Order: sequence, then C-alpha cells, then structure tokens
Amino acid sequence: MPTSAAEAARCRHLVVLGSTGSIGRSTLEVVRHFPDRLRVVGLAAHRNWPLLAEQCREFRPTWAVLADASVLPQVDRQAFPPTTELRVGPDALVELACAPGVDMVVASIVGSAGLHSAWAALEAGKTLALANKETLVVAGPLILELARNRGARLLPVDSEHSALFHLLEGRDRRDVARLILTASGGPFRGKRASELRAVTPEQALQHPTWQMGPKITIDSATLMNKALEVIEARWLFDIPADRLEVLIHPESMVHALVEWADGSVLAHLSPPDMRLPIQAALLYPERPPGPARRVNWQKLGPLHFEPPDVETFPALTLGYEAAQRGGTCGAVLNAANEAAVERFLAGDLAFLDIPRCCRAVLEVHPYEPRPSLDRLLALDRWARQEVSRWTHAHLHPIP
Ligand SMILES: NC(=O)C1=CN([C@@H]2O[C@H](COP(=O)(O)OP(=O)(O)OC[C@H]3O[C@@H](n4cnc5c(N)ncnc54)[C@H](OP(=O)(O)O)[C@@H]3O)[C@@H](O)[C@H]2O)C=CC1
Ligand SMILES: CC(=O)[C@@H](O)[C@H](O)COP(=O)(O)O
Ligand SMILES: [Mn+2]
Repeated sequence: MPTSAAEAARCRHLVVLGSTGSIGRSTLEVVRHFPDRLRVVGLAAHRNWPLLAEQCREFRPTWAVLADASVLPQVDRQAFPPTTELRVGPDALVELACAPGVDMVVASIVGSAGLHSAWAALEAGKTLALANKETLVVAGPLILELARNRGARLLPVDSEHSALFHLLEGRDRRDVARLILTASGGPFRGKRASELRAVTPEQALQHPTWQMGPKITIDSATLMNKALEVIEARWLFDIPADRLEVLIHPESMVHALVEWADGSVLAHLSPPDMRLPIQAALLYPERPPGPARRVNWQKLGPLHFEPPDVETFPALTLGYEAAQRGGTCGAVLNAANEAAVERFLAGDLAFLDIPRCCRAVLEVHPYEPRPSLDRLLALDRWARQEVSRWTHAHLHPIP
C-alpha cells in the first residue's frame, strides 16, 4: 500500500476484466509486484466464483462482478470479503468498466464478449490496457474513433502489438516500410495438411512456448491467432495489410520487428512471458524491474525465422483478406472462428474444418464497408448461426 500522499497520487486504480483467466492472473502477479504503484479496485470473471472470491480476499477490491448471472445460486457470498460489493450480469460488467475513480481498465475477457466493456471503458475516458484483440478485430475503426473522441488512451497488451507500440513510439510513421509480427508456428509447425486430419483438441492445446487460455491456444495452432493479429495491427497502427508481414519464429523471443524505409530493422526481444507487456501497459511509460523473466544472452542460442506455410494454415490468408477489405469482414471472421473453435473443442468439428468453415461464412456474408456497431454485433450473432448450419451440413465422423 502507498505510504505517503505523493505515492498515493502516483498509484493507479485498476479494474481487471477477466481476472480469472491467463492474462487476468498474470496481471495480478504484476500488481503484487508493485503494491505502491497499482491498486485493484474492481475484478470481473464469467463464472469462476471460487477463484474470483480468492482474488477478492487478497486484493480487497471495492467491486467484483460475475458476468454470468446464472451462476449466482451456487455462489457462497461469505467467501467474498464484506467490503467488496458483488454484482452479477453483463450490465454490471459494463458499469464496472466505467466506474468512478478507475484510472485503467485491463480488458482480458476472451472473445467478442469483451467488446461491450472495452467500449464502455473508452467511452468513459479510461485508459484501456487491451489484451482482448477481438475488440479491435470486430470494430477497429469504431474503437479508435471512440478513443480519439473521448481522449482515452489505448495501450496494447498483445505481445506483438505491445512490442510494435514501443518500437514505434516517438518515431515518424511515414518512415515505416513494414511491420513484422512473429508467430511461434504452434504445435503443428512443419506438418502437412494431410497429417492434421485427425488432430485432437488435446494435441492442439499443446502450445510450444506460451501458456494461454484454450481459445487463443487453438488459434495459435491454426494460425488464426496471427490472422486476428494482422487485423488488430492494421487498425491499431493504421497501416495497410500489404505492409504487414508474418514471420514464423519458433523460439518466441522476438515478438515484432519494424523495418524502416532505409532498410534498418528494430526488433523487440524478451522471453515469452506476458507479465512484461502487461507491466509495460500498467506502468506506462515507465519500465522499472518487474517479475517477468529476462533474456539470458549467454544461453539464448540460435533464433530461427521462416515464412508461414499458408497452404497448410489457410487461416492466415483469411486474416489478410479481412484486413484488406475491412468493413464487416473482421466481425464475421472473428465470430465464425469463435464458434468453430468451440465446436472443435467439443469434438463436433475437425481441426482442418475450422478455417474451411470460416471461409465459407466470410464468403457468403452481406459485406458492408462502413457498418455501425449494432450492425457488427448483429453479424457476430449471424456468423455463429452460420457455423452451426455449416457444421450440420458437413457432419462427417472425425477419423
Ligand atoms: N493468454 C495470453 O497469453 C494472451 C491472451 N491474449 C488475449 O487476451 C484475452 C484473454 O485471453 P486468456 O487470458 O488466454 O483467456 P482465458 O480463457 O484464460 O480467460 C478468459 C477470461 O475471460 C472471462 N470470460 C470468458 N467469457 C466471458 C464472458 N462472456 N463475459 C465475461 N467474462 C468472460 C473468463 O472468466 P471465467 O474464468 O469465469 O470463465 C476469464 O476470466 C483474449 O482475447 C486473448 O486473445 C492476447 C495475448 C496473449
Ligand atoms: C503471447 C501472445 O501475444 C500470443 O498472441 C502469442 O503470440 C500466441 O502465440 P503464436 O505466436 O503461436 O500465435
Ligand atoms: Mn500475440
């Protein structure tokens, strides 16, 4: 806790949305490391009330939210400290995102379910530490316009985008030739499509370098994560898709590179540890020593780079197409992918069907170049129904 008035004034008041997930838990590790600089005033989860209660007992926030109200009958209110007000439902989540006295909102809910609360935080002028890439994939231009209009700062947490944000800071964007995002290649790097027909969720959930939640881990295996990141970067850095490149880098030590017009390249290196980009956002613009692992240059060994295999991993091509066309494409691709990943994890869809199904939905969707937020949300619902139809029409036993 801050000990003087000066320290208290420097202390940032945080709300962590999705505190029970992988990014949420890493965020709380960073907070634990900086008790004088960061104070948690609100925590939110979907249904995992035992972990939320444990986090509340440690961090003593003013508010806690469970976004899924149907979990309420199971909740033991005595598990929460009496000083924490527990609220339930999606409206409570949105209210928490714009609560008074909150400086920064960490958006670490997974999927487009995180969009409303991220939007509310920006609308209220809060600084948004954005891990939830789907918010920008679905509604990038609207989100950036909102942030501009409200004078709200948007700090990327996604490791590649955090790296690019810091590499580009203070530089003249007109001198950028290309932005390069690295990808680990996932657990199936080097495989041919014919070897991936019978992939199980357990195999696809074995990420080689990062410990993450299930949805993004499957996205890494299909390379859809990089597809979403191309769209995220397209809006965040206002750069056309043909100047965004993806490079497979299995060590996940280099997160992004900026190639300047004169041919020089700046790279961002750190071990694969999300506590670093999270800390960079929470304490921005300062970079004090924190809990993240550091590069050991003596033991680092060789770093490898290779082009992505888009024949085996066609999701990446979908990302480029959606980034180029813009409009409704991001929302439709994202929702189709979320629904397809859910079905794959449930055993209803084969691994190779994830990008096939996404392409089919993207191709038949009623494209609009400048959709409203309501239209994007309607298309999100529509795309999920289309995935259901597609799955039923293509039902075949998974070998
Ligand atoms: N994990 C990582 O290293 C990285 C993640 N990201 C991005 O960060 C986001 C979070 O990822 P990750 O932490 O891995 O995901 P997890 O699945 O680990 O955590 C998701 C969190 O969101 C909550 N949640 C899920 N659905 C809802 C909902 N409908 N309403 C409210 N809350 C909900 C979960 O609550 P509950 O526990 O109760 O289910 C949980 O707290 C994603 O957008 C991902 O792409 C980006 C870069 C790296
Ligand atoms: C940690 C992070 O930012 C993830 O988005 C990561 O990039 C996923 O790994 P892949 O590089 O395999 O997609
Ligand atoms: Mn990333």
